[in-house]
Amino acid sequence: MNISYCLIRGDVTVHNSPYYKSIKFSPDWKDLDTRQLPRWYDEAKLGIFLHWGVYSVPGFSSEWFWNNWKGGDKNIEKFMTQHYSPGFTYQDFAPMFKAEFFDSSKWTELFLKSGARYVVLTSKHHDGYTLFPSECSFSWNSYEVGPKLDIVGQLSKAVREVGLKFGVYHSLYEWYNPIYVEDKKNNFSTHYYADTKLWPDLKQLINDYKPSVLWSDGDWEAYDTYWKSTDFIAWLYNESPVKDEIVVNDRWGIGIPCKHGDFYNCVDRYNPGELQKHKWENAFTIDKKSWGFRKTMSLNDTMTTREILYQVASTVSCGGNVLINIGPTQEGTIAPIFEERLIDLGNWLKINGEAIYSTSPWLYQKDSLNSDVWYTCAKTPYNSQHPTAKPRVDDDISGIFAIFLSWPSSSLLQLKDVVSHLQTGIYKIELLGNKGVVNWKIESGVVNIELPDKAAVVSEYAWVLKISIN
Ligand SMILES: C[C@@H]1O[C@@H](Oc2ccc([N+](=O)[O-])cc2)[C@@H](O)[C@H](O)[C@@H]1O
Repeated sequence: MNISYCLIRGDVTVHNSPYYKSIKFSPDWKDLDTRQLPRWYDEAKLGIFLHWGVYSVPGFSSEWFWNNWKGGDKNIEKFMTQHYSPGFTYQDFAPMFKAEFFDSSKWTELFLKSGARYVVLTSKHHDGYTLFPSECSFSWNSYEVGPKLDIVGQLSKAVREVGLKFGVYHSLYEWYNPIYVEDKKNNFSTHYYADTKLWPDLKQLINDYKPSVLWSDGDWEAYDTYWKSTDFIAWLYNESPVKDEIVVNDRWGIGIPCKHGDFYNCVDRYNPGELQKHKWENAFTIDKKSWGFRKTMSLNDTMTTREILYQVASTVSCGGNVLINIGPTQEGTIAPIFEERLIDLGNWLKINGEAIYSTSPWLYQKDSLNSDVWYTCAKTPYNSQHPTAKPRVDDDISGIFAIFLSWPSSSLLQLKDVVSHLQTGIYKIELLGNKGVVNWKIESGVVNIELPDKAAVVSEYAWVLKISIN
């Protein structure tokens, strides 16, 4: 019997379809867009984003420190004249980036506790400094200057050892790379930088570290034709050692974001609040003012656990993944406030993860009566013989989840959108983490759900009702 509706969109299907093996993608968006999203990514739902590099040393302003400084930011100028000798350059911060307490297994222990399923590290930000021994970044990489470590190498290994997926952030442009600046001066009619720096770096990253995510950024000054994005992605999908596994985002040149890529980031903190046709990801940073570590960060600048859970619930409900950013310190430690937020999230997921991991958007996203309630549903087993392009709206599902972010007064929760899917005697409703079922009845088109006493409930910040067949 069809108990309800669970949307499974064509673009959120697995990769091992019988058609897949024979496909060679041609280097144009039309063809690249036909690729099916590797299943692991949709199922994972949550990732951790790490912004770490030379900018973590001043730990001031943001990861845009260098550019803001050169752009005449008065606060940075004052900071530099007060605390550093005249002539001190941004490059001079690099030897101070020692990462002396960096312990990849400590980090991965925390990532595991957070409940995230993938980790994305800045392999190179806009300053061009790489966290791996780039063959094209002489004396401007973490192996030669600063930590003297192949950080991408160490972290990728540690992350995989604990069973998580590893991905890299990579900035296409470099603010002050003379070869890039030259191409830019030529209105991008020359490709010196793209040919001699960008492509070799990207190939090295993919071949040596085999990342599962390539999170591209810094695309906005030039068209994809300058970056040769489609050639690169075709190589990734057709020939690279991660061709079945890799997912890429949408920052591949002017006009590309929100249009092409395995998943869309669109703008930072993108959270449209309604179901999207294409897989997307909501990337946000716990320190609301910076992606990189800021020494002046105060508690007020950080997202609360409840705010983070709001992002998780609303995003997953609308078909997105969540990528939560933290900036490690120059010493290689992770600030206890980030640690606490991530552990809170993980503890919440231990109880309520069933409503998040491997779920699908349901027929409704936000309840039309109670806007603090977001729905997800448990997926039907995926049929690899039938990768559908359109939503299937008649699948049997094993559960609908209603995630609510505020506890109702008098412990009576009212929902509207599940009414037509509930039949007395057939359905039960449980509050995840609490034994037994809760009582409910339908009155004038609304379900009234009697929650237990809040003091007796294990979860904090947000709660999940699971609706399933008795
Ligand atoms: C994750 C972030 O990505 C970029 O910032 C952006 C990029 C694109 C948009 N956008 O499209 O709105 C906004 C901020 C970077 O400049 C920033 O430092 C950080 O790494």
